Amino acid sequence: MPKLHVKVAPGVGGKIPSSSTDANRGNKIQGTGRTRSTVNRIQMYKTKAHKRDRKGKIIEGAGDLTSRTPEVGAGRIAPNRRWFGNTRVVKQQELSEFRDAVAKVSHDPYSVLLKRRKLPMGLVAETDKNRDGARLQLLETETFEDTFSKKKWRKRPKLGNGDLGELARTADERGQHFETSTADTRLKDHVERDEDRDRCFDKGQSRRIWGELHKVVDSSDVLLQVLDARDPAGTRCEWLESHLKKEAAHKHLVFILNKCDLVPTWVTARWLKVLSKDYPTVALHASVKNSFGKGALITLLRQYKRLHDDKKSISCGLIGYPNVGKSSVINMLKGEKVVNVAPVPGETKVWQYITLFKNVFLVDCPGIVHESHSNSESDSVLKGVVRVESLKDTSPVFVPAVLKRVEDKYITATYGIRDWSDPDDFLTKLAKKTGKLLPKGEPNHDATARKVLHDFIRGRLPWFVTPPDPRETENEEQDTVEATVDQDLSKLRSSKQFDNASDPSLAVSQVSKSESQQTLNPNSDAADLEWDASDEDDLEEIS
Ligand SMILES: Nc1nc2c(ncn2[C@@H]2O[C@H](COP(=O)(O)OP(=O)(O)OP(=O)(O)O)[C@@H](O)[C@H]2O)c(=O)[nH]1
Repeated sequence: MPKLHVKVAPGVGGKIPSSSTDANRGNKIQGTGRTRSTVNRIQMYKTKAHKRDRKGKIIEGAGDLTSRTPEVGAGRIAPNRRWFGNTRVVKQQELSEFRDAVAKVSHDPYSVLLKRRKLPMGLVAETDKNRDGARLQLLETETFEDTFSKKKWRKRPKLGNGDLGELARTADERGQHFETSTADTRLKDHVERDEDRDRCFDKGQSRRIWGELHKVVDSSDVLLQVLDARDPAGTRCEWLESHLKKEAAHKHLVFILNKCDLVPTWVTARWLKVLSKDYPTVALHASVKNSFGKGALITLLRQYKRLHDDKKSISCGLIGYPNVGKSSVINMLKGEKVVNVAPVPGETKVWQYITLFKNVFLVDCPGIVHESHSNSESDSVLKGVVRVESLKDTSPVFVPAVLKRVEDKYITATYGIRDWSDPDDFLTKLAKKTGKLLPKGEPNHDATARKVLHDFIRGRLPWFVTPPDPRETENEEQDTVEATVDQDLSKLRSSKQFDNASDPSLAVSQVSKSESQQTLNPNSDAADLEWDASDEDDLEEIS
């Protein structure tokens, strides 16, 4: 039988000590993993702060409590992370995996992060702060060893400023930068910059309107940004989107592509594809009697309510450019006229609350235009931001812009005139045809131009901004919907055809479900099933 050689650690009497807290066990014996210094430290913590005799009387230590007893040695208490509340130690790798996972989810418009308060979101947000330069990016510029280990070489923290004078200068510069970037001063600069510009072109930019917008944003859980299907990119407020991402990431943003009855099917379908990459998008024709997309929108709102089950009710704010149809969307959802609608911008003056269901409220907002949009005068008029009646002069720029956007064949189809040489000739011919004449039979160019502008804004003259081709950016398969490129625009105004105008399924994409995530799907049947029984009336109304 082979002899067993046992290597004995230097212990008392040459034996292997049995206790793992015996300092004589030597370094890292037989898988215990405790070094001599660790064992010594643990035993140090065992030293009690004070000793008591059999009767419980303190006889050693705690000199402050019993001044008559001698102070012998100081007791130590082992540190415990439970002192700091509900904490957990995570490794660097775990943290970066968590950051990546949460960043991925929070950038996906179809995933909703629930129970944010239970997740250490600060750890994710920290990276963004770093990016802004608000914090020093220590670990991005130096290695962990150089920064924190025992071998760290840097003795003083990097303050970014050498002396007090430099600090004061930096603070001054930052203060000036802040002032110039606030909305009020931007508006002031804007007016000062362009004093000749008529004030009517600054509609939707006043402090009062922006105050109303912030009230709506603050009080809403879901924000419905209404876009005009004829020019979605031109009526989109990107500033507000980035503001929401930064300041209120927990609020949900949804695009509503309204007035899709005024554009061909393929245009709606393409815009849906383009916009739904950024946010859930629903195509809509906001009309009380003859609507399109109402069911999809209501289902989506229900899903948001389900996500916020902890709340009694949710509020959905309607925001967007003036005259895009925010109030019309509310009337459509309610199925009756509850708020004023007008074919002129600025009809909604203040925010207003409307009850959609007992636990879903709608908030109407006046139309807003962000100063960064830098609309030219003709842009403002053609987007319907400015009331045509308030224009001092109509013909010089606006009518040529209309003639540029609308194809000749549609102008001929609408007005029955053809072969005009220039905008003036066009106005003369139209004035004669419609009987808009001044004394002595002179054609009234001003009145005719106003009529053309009204027709353009209200959708009588068909036009749209061509959407970007999704195939240009990503090699997508041939889309069958696009075979209808040459569809006759005039036919599309009949609502029957527009029942197929857009495929609401384009407005969603599937994502995997997990504990803290849920999928949004406007067409989800499950959402209907889980809806309150008390809402059955609404269901009937939708069907
Ligand atoms: N063809 C068509 N017209 C629409 C649609 N939705 C709204 N409109 C018209 O657009 C005009 C403006 O609608 P409003 O609902 O008052 O627009 P708003 O965004 O509330 O306007 P502000 O009060 O300026 O903010 C009205 O004449 C509506 O009839 C739509 O889906 N199709």
